[in-house]
Amino acid sequence: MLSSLAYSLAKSGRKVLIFERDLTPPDRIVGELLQPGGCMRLQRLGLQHCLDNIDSFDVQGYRVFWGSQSVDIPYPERETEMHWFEDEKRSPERLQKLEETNRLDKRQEGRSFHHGRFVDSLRRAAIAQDNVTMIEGAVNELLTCASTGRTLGVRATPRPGQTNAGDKRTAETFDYFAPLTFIADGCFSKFRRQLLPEALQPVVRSNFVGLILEHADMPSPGHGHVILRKGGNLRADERGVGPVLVYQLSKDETRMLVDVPGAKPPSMANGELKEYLRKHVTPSLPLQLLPSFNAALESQVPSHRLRSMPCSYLPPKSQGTQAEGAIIAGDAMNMRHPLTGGGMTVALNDVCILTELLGGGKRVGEIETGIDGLQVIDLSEWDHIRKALKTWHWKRKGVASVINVLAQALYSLFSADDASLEVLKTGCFKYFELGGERLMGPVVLLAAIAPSPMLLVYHFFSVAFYSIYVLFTQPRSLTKGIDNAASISEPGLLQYPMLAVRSVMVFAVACRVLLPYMFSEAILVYLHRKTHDIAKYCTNRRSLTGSDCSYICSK
Ligand SMILES: Cc1cc2nc3c(=O)[nH]c(=O)nc-3n(C[C@H](O)[C@H](O)[C@H](O)COP(=O)(O)OP(=O)(O)OC[C@H]3O[C@@H](n4cnc5c(N)ncnc54)[C@H](O)[C@@H]3O)c2cc1C
Repeated sequence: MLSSLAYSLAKSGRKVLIFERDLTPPDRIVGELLQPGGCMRLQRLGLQHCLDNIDSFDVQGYRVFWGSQSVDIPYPERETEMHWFEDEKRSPERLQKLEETNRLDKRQEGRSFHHGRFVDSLRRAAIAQDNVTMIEGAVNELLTCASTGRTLGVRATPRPGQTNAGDKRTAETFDYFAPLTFIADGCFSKFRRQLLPEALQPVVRSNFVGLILEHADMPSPGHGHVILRKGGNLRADERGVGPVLVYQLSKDETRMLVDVPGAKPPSMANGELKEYLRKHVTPSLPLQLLPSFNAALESQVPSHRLRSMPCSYLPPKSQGTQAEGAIIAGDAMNMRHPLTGGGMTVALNDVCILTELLGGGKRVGEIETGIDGLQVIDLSEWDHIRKALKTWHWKRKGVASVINVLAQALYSLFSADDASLEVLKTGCFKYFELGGERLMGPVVLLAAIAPSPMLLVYHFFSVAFYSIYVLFTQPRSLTKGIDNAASISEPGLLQYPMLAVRSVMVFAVACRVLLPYMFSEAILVYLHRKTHDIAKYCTNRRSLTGSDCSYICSK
């Protein structure tokens, strides 16, 4: 996130100093698939060239596998983007450009790549700006004013030979001062507690274990594969695996991420993890993937070793009142389950909004910066920043909260560990099978093409009701998983009261899955505010033009 923010702030006229602990391209199992909504954000920032020459791979959608069945979920046509920029100024040039792109290429695309190559490309774009200085070194602490508590800058240890500027405190440590400090130090943030003392701790529900498959025979090339566990409930002593993601990183290499429920995965050192994967992943995998999966488990290539990362949820927190002089962003401030690959899209969306609100007045890509168009914000005036932060907090929700809630709710369904969730998982799969709007609605949310909290709520509860319908009409497919359905008889009349009780439980579980996240993301407050804003906008617009504004009202 930091490089894209440094780039856009610099383009808008700010002078930026950026610290990065290690400037070698990171070798991690995170951030390898950028949703179409993220690609659009990159384009808005003028950074789309960072996806070129990194051996990235076009992603045209998903295929969800469940037992012997699968359903394709293609990304929608490009026109959908027209309705996307809900909160933003839609300039005639942008609409014209979109129309031109539509004529050339009809379908939205995401991109997958080696995370390190993409990050390196973003860093190079940032460093190429005259007013960006990038220093390789670790930030050790924040410098604060003793009387006001305001953050004044950072104390950092540059790698030897990096700089000879600054106040020398010890042999290698320097103090750096700035009117405004951004902290985006990732999921294991060291400064989160200090800047957001009231924020909740991240909750880890599972870990993703990453493998690299070489020359994998992909069942649906150009698509992300989501593989759901076969069968119904597990025994209490059986841990099982959650969903498995598979997507190509380049022509030869394919990433597999296996979700292992629980706060800690089995030990890698004593070989438990390998055995665990062999036992639990093999039965769910499409046969085509088995040879490359087995080879990956035995791979001796150091960069292909098994690795794991926690999948955390951290709701966002409004800023501006607690700590002055600093802004915390990226995973350090807000995280969601990586199942839907939405983290970088949220980060890029944040960069767009922050650039617009805090920018130095020059246009960046397609973004006009400064609160009122080209008005420059004085970064040393905290009152201005506080207002901008409040706006950011609410404005980002349209995208961030939808992605966050969707990721958490889908994860609950796809990792179903009780009978009611299993019913919802089946219902969800069958809902996708219906196609049309039932497929396009969820995918525009997932791809962050048309994120809308109302659309999310609508499709989530549609899935819940459809699951109940399936429970009554096709109970075979729900009792023991789709592949064992034939062995179960249809319910007799006497079983209907039982099904009615189960359907109430299913609905209650659906509410339990969605509502806590809706509350922690304050989506209802957001919707209330938005309705208020739209009503105000409509009234103003009517009085100005006398025309109807059905497009905006219909949002
Ligand atoms: C398993 C997994 C898979 C994921 N897959 C996807 C995906 O496919 N698509 C997607 O969009 N998102 C994905 N995400 C989420 C995505 O990786 C994050 O949302 C994104 O990387 C957040 O960016 P960030 O800049 O906040 O943090 P990071 O990318 O973690 O960057 C933080 C940077 O800060 C530096 N740093 C930390 N501390 C210091 C310090 N003290 N001094 C100097 N530098 C420091 C680090 O070196 C690092 O470079 C995934 C997450 C996980 C856990």
